[in-house]
Amino acid sequence: MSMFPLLTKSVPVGRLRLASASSGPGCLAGGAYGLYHLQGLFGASFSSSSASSSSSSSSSSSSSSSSSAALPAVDDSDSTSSSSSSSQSRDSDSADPLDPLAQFKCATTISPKRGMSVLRDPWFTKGTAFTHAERERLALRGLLPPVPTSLDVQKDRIMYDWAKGFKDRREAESREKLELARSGVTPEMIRRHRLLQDLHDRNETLYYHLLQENFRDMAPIVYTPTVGWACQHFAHTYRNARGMYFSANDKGEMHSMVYNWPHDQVDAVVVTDGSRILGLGDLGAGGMGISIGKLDCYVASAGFDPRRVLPVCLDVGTNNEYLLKDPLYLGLRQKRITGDAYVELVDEMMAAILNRYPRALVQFEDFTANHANLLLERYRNHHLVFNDDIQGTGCSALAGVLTSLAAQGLRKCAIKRMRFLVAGAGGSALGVVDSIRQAMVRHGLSDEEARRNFWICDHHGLITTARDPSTMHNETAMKYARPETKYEKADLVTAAEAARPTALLGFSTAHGIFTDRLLKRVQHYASHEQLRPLILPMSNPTSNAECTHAEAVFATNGRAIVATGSPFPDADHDGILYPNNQANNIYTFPGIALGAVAGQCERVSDGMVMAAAEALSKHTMDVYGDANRMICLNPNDQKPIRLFPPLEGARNAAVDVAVGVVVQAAEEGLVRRHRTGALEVLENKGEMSLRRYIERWMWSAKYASISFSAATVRS
Ligand SMILES: NC(=O)c1ccc[n+]([C@@H]2O[C@H](COP(=O)([O-])OP(=O)(O)OC[C@H]3O[C@@H](n4cnc5c(N)ncnc54)[C@H](O)[C@@H]3O)[C@@H](O)[C@H]2O)c1
Ligand SMILES: O=C(O)C[C@H](O)C(=O)O
Ligand SMILES: [Mg+2]
Repeated sequence: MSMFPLLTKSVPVGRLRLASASSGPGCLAGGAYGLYHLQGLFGASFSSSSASSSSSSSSSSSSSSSSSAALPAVDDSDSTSSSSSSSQSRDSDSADPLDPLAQFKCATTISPKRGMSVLRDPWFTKGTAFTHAERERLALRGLLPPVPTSLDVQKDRIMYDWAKGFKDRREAESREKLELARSGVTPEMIRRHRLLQDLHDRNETLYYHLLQENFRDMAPIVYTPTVGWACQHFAHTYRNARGMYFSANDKGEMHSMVYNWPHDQVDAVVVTDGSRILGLGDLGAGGMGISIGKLDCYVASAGFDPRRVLPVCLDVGTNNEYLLKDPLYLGLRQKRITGDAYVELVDEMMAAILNRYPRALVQFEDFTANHANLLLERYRNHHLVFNDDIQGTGCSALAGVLTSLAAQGLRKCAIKRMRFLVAGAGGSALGVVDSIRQAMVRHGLSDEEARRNFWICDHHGLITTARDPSTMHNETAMKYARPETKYEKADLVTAAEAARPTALLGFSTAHGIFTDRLLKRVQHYASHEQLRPLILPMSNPTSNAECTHAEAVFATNGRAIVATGSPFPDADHDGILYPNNQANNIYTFPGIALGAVAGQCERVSDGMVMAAAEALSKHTMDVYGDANRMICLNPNDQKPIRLFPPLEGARNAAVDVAVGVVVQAAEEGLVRRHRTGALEVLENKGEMSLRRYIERWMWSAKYASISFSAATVRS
C-alpha cells in the first residue's frame, strides 16, 4: 500500500469535470489545452487507461485511488473523503444498470499532442506511467524507458528524494554513502549536477551557453566523474524523458519507433548498452546517463547542435542483481540477452537509426570488451561509426605519449624507445596498445618488434603465451601475450622487473595498484633510457584510479609526467606546483566526431584516429609553448609537463583535431564529394579554409530570433 497517497481534488463544471490536482493528466492549467474527460459521453467518469497495470504497486488494485493513478482528479467528493465512498458516489451519479453499454463506459483524455510534445507537457504527461497502448497511440515508443511504471512507483521516486518515510531509505542511504566514497563524487557535485540537469530540461540554450563558457568547471559535473553517479542513480533521480531507448521488447518495431524522435535531422548518436559504465560495471538502463553526458561534450566542445544529437540506450536486460531488485529500476527486469540474439537486436537498432538518419555518425560507448570489439568490426567498414573506449581512448593516450616526447625535446620516432607496462587487458587497454603499436610501426618498427614493447597484465597478472585464453575476459589480449612464460601471472612489480618499462598505463579499475614501489621502479627504468617516466592511471571514476596525481608526483620526486583519467587536485611538491592533467577521451571523441560529420567522411579509419592524436599533441604543444618544453633532455628534470590542453580551450582543440581527421580522410579517399563540401574547400583553398569551414559549421549557444509558423508545428 502506498504510504503517501496523492490527494487530488476536482471541480465539477457543468458536464465536464475539471481537475484541480497538481499532478498528472486530468489537470487543467488556465484552460491552456482544454484537457477534459469525455465523461459527458457516457455519464460516469472512470479510468480506461491502465497506468496502474504495472506489477509493482500493491495499491493500484481496486480502490478509486487506483483509478486516479490512471486518470487522477475525477472525483466529485471532497479530497479528504474516503476513496470508496467517492467511487460509489460517482457510480450512483449517472450509471444506468440496465444500459447495455454500461460495462463499456469510459472516460478518456483527448490529447491534441503526441510524441515528445505530450511528454514535455506538464498537464498531459504521465512520464514513465504511459502504458504500452498509450505509447503506441501517442507515438511515445522509445521516448521512455521501456517498462511502464505506476503512479505509486513514480511517487516513491520523488519520496526517495524527499527522504522521509521511504521504507528502504536507510539501507539506500548507507549504500549511497558507500558509492559516494567509491566514486569520488561529493554531495556538492551532485547538487550541481541536479541544478544543471534541471536547467537542461528547462532551457537548452542557456544550459549549453553555461557549459560552453565554463567547460573546465562544469565538465566534471556533467561528465566524469559525476556522470558515473548519475548513471548509478538514474532510476532514483529520473525526471524527464531524454534520448531514445531501444529494448529487447522492441524487436521488429525499431524501424517505425525511430520516427518518434522529434527531429528530422540527426548528426550524431551515442549509444550504450549500459554493460560497462566507466569502471562501475553493469548499470543497465541507467547507462542512458553516459550517452547524454558524452553528447553534452559534443555540444559544448565540438559545437554540435543539441537538436541534432541523439542519446540512445539499448536495453537488453542487466546482470546487476541490485538493479533487478530495485523497485524504482527503469529497465527490463531480465538477465542480459547475449549471443546471436544480442547481435540481431543491435543490427536492427543500427539499421533503424541509419535508415532514418543515413548520414549520422554513431559512437559506441561503454560496451563490455567482447561486444565492443565485435560491433566495431561488424560496422566500421560499412558505416560511419567509432568506438570511443577503443579508438577515442587510443587516440587520447597516443596524443599523451607524443606530447610527453615533444615536451622532452624528442621527435615522434622516439616512441620506438618506449616500453609499456599496462595494467588491465580490457577493451580500452587494447585500444590504446593497438594505437601506440601502430604509431611505432609508422615510425619504422616491424609489427612484431612493436608488439615486444608491451607487457599486459589482467586481474590474474602478466599475460604470457602460457595463459589459457578461456580464463580471460578479453581474449584479444592474447595477441600481446609475452613469450617469457616463467612470468605467467606475475604481479605488476615482478612484471616491471622483467619489462623495465618507461611508461605505466592503467585500465584496470583497480584502485591503488600503482604503488609507491612500482612507481619508483618505473622511474628508475625510464631514467636508464634517458626518459622521464610516463604515468597514465586512466581508470574512472576517481576512486578507481590506479594512483592519484599527487601519489605519482611524490613517488617520483616530480619526475613523472602524469595524467589521470578522472580529474584530481594539483599537487604541491618541493615548492613546485604540478597541475593535474586529465588523460581522457574527452579530448578526442568530440573532435573526431566533428571532423567525421562536418567533413562529410564516410568512415572512421585507424589512420584518421592517428591523425587526430598527432593533431591534438601539436595543439597541446602550441597552446603551452615553452612552458611545456624541457630545455635539455634530462630524465631527472622536475619541470611540470602537461599532456593535454586546458578544457576551457576545448573548442579550439576539437577544431584542430577535426582538421587533422578530415585531411587524413581526404588522403584515404574517405570524404564524400559535394559541390560546396569540405573536400572541395580543402582541395581548392587549403587547410586554413577548411578550419574556417568547420568553425562555421559549429553551433554556438545563442538565442535566435523566434517567430511562429503553423507549417512548422509537429506532433
Ligand atoms: N580515461 C579514459 O579516457 C578512459 C577511457 C576508457 C576507459 N577508461 C577506464 O578504464 C577502465 C577499464 O575500462 P575497460 O573498458 O578496459 O574495462 P574492462 O572491464 O574491459 O577491463 C578491465 C580490465 O582490468 C583487469 N583488471 C582487473 N583488476 C585488475 C588488477 N588488479 N590488475 C590488473 N588488471 C586488472 C581485468 O582483468 C580487465 O582486463 C575503466 O575504469 C574505464 O572507466 C578510461
Ligand atoms: O567516460 C569517461 O570518462 C572515459 C571513458 O569513456 C570511460 O569509459 O571511462
Ligand atoms: Mg567510456
